[in-house]
Amino acid sequence: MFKDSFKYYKTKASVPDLSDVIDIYDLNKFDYKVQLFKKSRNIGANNECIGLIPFENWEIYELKEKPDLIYIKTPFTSFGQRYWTIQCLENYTKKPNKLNLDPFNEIPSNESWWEMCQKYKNFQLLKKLRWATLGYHHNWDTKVYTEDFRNEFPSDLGLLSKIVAKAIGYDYFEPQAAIVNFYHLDSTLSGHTDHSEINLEAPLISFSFGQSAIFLLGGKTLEEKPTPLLIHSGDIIIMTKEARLCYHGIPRILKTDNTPWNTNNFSEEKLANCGIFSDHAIFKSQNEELWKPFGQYLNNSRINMNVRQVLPSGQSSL
Ligand SMILES: O=C(O)CCC(=O)C(=O)O
Ligand SMILES: [Fe+2]
Repeated sequence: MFKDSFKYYKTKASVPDLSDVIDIYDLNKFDYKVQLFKKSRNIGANNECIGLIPFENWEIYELKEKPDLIYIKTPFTSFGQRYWTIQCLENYTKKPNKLNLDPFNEIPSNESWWEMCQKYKNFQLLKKLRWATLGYHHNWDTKVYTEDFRNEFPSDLGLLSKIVAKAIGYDYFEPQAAIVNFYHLDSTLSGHTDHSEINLEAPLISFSFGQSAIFLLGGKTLEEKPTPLLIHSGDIIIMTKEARLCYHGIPRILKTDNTPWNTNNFSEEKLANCGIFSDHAIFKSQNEELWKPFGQYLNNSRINMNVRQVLPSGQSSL
């Protein structure tokens, strides 16, 4: 059943009917499937300085059929969307983080992927990047985390993830591994479960920027028919409890006219001196030209960061 749905949305031969795809921006139509998540808590953090709107304005939902899937409707400011996009493209792709490109040896040790793409206008290399791993590296072949491949987890993404976890009741979430996925308009991610983490009670928090995607959430086996959801730029999906071990995948990226990363441009000026923005040249100088290559990337791509706790609470290594 999962594979049939996946194929249906993936096919380019015909335009799939999207009327069953739950769109959180069209709640009137989907209120029979989605309800407010009532257990959220204001944790009183200075959200703006980490790229989030004030907590009072967050809209947090759960699926009626699968209440362990939590959906936060775009809590990011446009500045925030820009910041996390820049981090994913320019910083998280630097060494020592691992990239799918590593075995090709195309990036000299004194350069980074983003620099190479920009300096030499290397669009082939730009399209070739599919993932980067942060913190504990997830070995895709063996599906195990090992202490040998562990980098420091980025402190900004750690803070963001803890704020989100706390807001839905997970006070002790420890971000220890993340996968940053880079999708183009023809990319897909097949159905899978994320079960390599020792700690499967901790939530898996997933942030998306850029083009939209159809996300399929299935059951614990591939026999169950999945629920399709539309994910927009800035949305957060959190897989908790039962949903944490369910099959999911991305059969299709959808081009969108909704570009929230452009809404205010650099009008959120007062933020340029606070928190994560304060020592970032792009925000300091408020130079639209510097943002341009990142915006161009987002126009045809989707970036997804998904953050996991690997270890049992209180344990510091494998
Ligand atoms: O891109 C997404 O939204 C999902 C990514 C995912 O499931 C994964 O990396 O395990
Ligand atoms: Fe996944």
